[in-house]
Amino acid sequence: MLAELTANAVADALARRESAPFAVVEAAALARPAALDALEALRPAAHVKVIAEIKRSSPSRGSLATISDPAALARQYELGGASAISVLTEGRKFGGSLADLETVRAAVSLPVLRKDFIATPYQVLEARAAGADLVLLIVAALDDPTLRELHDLIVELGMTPLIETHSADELERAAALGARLIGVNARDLSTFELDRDLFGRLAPRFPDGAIRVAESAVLSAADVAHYRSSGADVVLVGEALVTGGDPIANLSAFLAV
Ligand SMILES: O=P(O)(O)OC[C@@H](O)[C@@H](O)c1c[nH]c2ccccc12
Repeated sequence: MLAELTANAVADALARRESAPFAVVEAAALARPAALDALEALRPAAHVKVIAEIKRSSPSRGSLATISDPAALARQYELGGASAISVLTEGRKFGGSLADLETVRAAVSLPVLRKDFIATPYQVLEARAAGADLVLLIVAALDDPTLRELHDLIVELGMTPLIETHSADELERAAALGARLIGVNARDLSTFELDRDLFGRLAPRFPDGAIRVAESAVLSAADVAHYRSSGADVVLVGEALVTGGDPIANLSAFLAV
């Protein structure tokens, strides 16, 4: 499934390239004001930090929420105390778009993450052109030379890579990049199975100084507490915030952990 999601995302980017050629998107990327400092925003603190996600649907959970006004939701996340906002830009299975990212960028002053299946430099340029400050790279979807190339391009453009892992081996590959911001996704993107304890098992293996992000499967404040006590500096929350009623109240409960 991960290979298919990635192949589709690359095909969709190739189609966009017909009307927005590489050089045009590159120029737009370079014309953007400097990216926000996400490492500063997500720096480990006495309290857990939250990356709040704008997510309409997913292949594993189906349709979650309509979200007709992503800017309004992003503003609520900001008011509720999120430290960064993740915007799913994958269209086929997650119902997102680069337009969502651009809208959210204009609505808040928090760092914004492009959450997608990135496998080409063009997609990284698109992210910056739309105003992204962070870009997700999924280790399981990329070979080492591609991972290195995309990581370095993200850094060169002044953005922060969030390197997603799902095993000790992938964590080592992330460490070898010199990654400063590393996530562990509780969900296996090939089988969609959840392992809520994976983060806790991998946390001791993070490289020194890296910010530790626990991704997925936070449904309650108790789940946040579980990740926090296993060593998470940051939790990335989607479903619970888009389906759980008042996002501001939910965020406050998560941040009170
Ligand atoms: O909705 P959840 O279980 O809170 O998960 C959010 C986020 O971790 C999840 O959307 C995610 C993590 N890594 C990804 C990679 C691609 C797409 C989606 C994801």
